[in-house]
Amino acid sequence: MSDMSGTFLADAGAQVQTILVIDDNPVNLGVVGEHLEDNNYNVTVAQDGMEGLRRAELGQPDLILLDVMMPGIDGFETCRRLKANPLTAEIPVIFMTALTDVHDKVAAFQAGGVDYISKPFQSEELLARVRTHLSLRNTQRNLAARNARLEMEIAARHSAEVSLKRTEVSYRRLFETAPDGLMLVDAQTGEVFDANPAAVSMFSHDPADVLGKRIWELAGSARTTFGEAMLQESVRRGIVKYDDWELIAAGGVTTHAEVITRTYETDQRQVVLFNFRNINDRKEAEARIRYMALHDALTGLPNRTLLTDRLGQAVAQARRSGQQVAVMMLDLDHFKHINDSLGHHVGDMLLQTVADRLRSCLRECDTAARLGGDEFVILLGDVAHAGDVDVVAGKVLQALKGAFLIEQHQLHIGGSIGVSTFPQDGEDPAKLLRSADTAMYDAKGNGRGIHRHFTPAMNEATMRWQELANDIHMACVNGEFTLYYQPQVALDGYHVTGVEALLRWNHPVQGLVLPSVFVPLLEELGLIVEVGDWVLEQACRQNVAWQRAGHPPIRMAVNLSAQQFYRGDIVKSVRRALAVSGMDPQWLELELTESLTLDDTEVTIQIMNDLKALGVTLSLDDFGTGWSSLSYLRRFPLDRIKIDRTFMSEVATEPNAAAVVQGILSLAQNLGLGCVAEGVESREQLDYLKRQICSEMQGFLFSRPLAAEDVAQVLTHAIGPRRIGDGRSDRD
Ligand SMILES: Nc1nc2c(ncn2[C@@H]2O[C@H](COP(=O)(O)O[C@H]3[C@@H](O)[C@H](n4cnc5c(=O)[nH]c(N)nc54)O[C@@H]3COP(=O)(O)O)[C@@H](O)[C@H]2O)c(=O)[nH]1
Repeated sequence: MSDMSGTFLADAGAQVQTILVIDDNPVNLGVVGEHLEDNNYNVTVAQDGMEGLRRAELGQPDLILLDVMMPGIDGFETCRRLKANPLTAEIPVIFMTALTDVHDKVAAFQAGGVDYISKPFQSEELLARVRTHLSLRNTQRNLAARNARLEMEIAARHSAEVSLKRTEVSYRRLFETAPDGLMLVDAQTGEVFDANPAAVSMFSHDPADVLGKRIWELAGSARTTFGEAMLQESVRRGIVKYDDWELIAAGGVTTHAEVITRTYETDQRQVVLFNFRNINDRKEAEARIRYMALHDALTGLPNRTLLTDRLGQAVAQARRSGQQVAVMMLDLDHFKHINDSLGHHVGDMLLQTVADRLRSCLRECDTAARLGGDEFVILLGDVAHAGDVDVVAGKVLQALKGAFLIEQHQLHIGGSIGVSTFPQDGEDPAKLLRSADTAMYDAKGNGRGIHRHFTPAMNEATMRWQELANDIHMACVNGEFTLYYQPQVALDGYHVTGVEALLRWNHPVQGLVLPSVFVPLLEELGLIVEVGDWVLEQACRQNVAWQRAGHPPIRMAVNLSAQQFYRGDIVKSVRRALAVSGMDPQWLELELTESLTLDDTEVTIQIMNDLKALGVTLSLDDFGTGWSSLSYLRRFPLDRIKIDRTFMSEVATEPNAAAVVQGILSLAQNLGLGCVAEGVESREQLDYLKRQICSEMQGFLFSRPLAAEDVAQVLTHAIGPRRIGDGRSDRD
């Protein structure tokens, strides 16, 4: 014992219990404390009630031995206060009393004591009572702890049940509202015993049509059949995925579904969960992508890929049936002009309308495809007679002849068609397309607006064309171009009023090549603007040279191609040619072909006005061959028209041609336009013209196109019909 108010340090074993002894008598404290410590109890002491209360609250002893008679608050009051304090209420209190009055003992119990020991102590009695109450206290504690545990367990179980119920509700809600169709099927019987609304809607409006049915009975309304064997397969493999089931609900609504089946065990049975995922959007996107991959976006026609595929199939079929397949390659004439002058928007609309017209010419089994630009292909699958192809080609060309009305523009195009036939012109799609392409170029080179069947000889022409294409690049570099000049003569007196500059190519091997061969090539290769600028400059320089040599000034007519007009900056080119040559603009005449001016637009008129503002004159070439000549004459700021030589060739023999020429001449006169008759070759034609009101003519009767140095001779003297072939002409 360290001091009277301290702690008796007893055996510090793990199970040692603590007893608080409250007594004002130090002797009692010492005796009781020593006795208890000897019996392995921890002992704390307090010498009055108040101190005892503090120690009890702080130390939480297992038992309190409390003297009754103490100064300050007595034992009864101390006990009452201990019981009133929740922190100390459960600590058993044994009174130590010398009192023998039974009332005091009753008072002790009433105050909350559990027992009493009479003084003087019998040590065995003290220990027996202490042990008994400690054991009771332990039992009480254990019971309390067990009760608390039980209560906690009950509470935990209750909350688990609640949360299980909540989870079930949540799962049900998830099941009901899942966007995927979910269906529970008995693995043994195939019976559908549960299905969410999404699953039901894939088969029917009414759940009764689904629940209780066998899964394969439902599958009867799906295009994909699901049988008993498949159910067993799903059970055997656990998880099975089906990529695309086509389900048809009542009312015919089709759902494409990706289906996953999962098999699992429940308490009562083996269940197959069917998960139907609606993949309609994905299927639509796939279909759209497939369509886009196989069709031309602008016209909706099959593209090259689809055409090649269909052509391959048609060839395979024809090989079996012994029939023919025809491929028509169609290229639009003048499309580039329209695209350049009116813009891509109008060009696109024109191509769409062409596609519509092609569709209207063909049977269901035929294919019209667009390869790109203005290139179309028509595939005739089963051709019984060779003549059928000509009929279709004629129909297509006829359909393209009618005017196209696109955004207030009346447009005229035509087409050139090349035809190849399986098996004679090619055994496979690639060869057939190549042959048709070759034939199409032949059609273009032979006047356009026609169709040509492929012949092996065309390959040679194509090869020549290829060679020329290679050579013409060198021609630009090596300066192999030259100009010839064909005089234009006044009918009155036969003096030369002007010359038309005509381009020639001095090919190093082939000699002089005519423009009808290479100008389309220059246009095709995009070189015409560059070469045209050279022609303009050269023609102007030559005109100035003749004048400087003392010849009277004459008109210099220069041909312009559509590409020069629309793609290049023709106004700038003309201004430059005039500037570098020093030529007076009044002597320069620009010849526009009627096909060039078919784009009757503000753009065309503006360019013409800008050219006129430079001081040059404008003439309309090949007049009478176009589509709307009269409207051109009214709207365009022209100075002259040139009557196409096709009319002149027939004027002496064909009354109709003579009437047309007469009409054109009086029209020109009424509009105040000059007139040149082209292609005058015979005296009959000349005599006819003399009877008309035509002022000038041009043709082989007077002169072929001449080299520049030979023109000088005819400039000083009037030339007449007798001079045919005089001088060094382009045909020499
Ligand atoms: N863009 C450019 N085009 C040009 C240029 N140079 C010529 N051309 C065009 O090429 C086409 C063919 O021209 P060409 O072979 O020179 O033929 C011209 C004459 O030789 C021919 N002609 C003249 N008189 C007669 C005749 O009595 N009979 C007959 N059969 N042919 C004759 O006509 C051509 C001139 O015609 P045109 O131009 O319509 O006045 C031709 O379309 C040229 O335009 C060039 O530099 N740029």
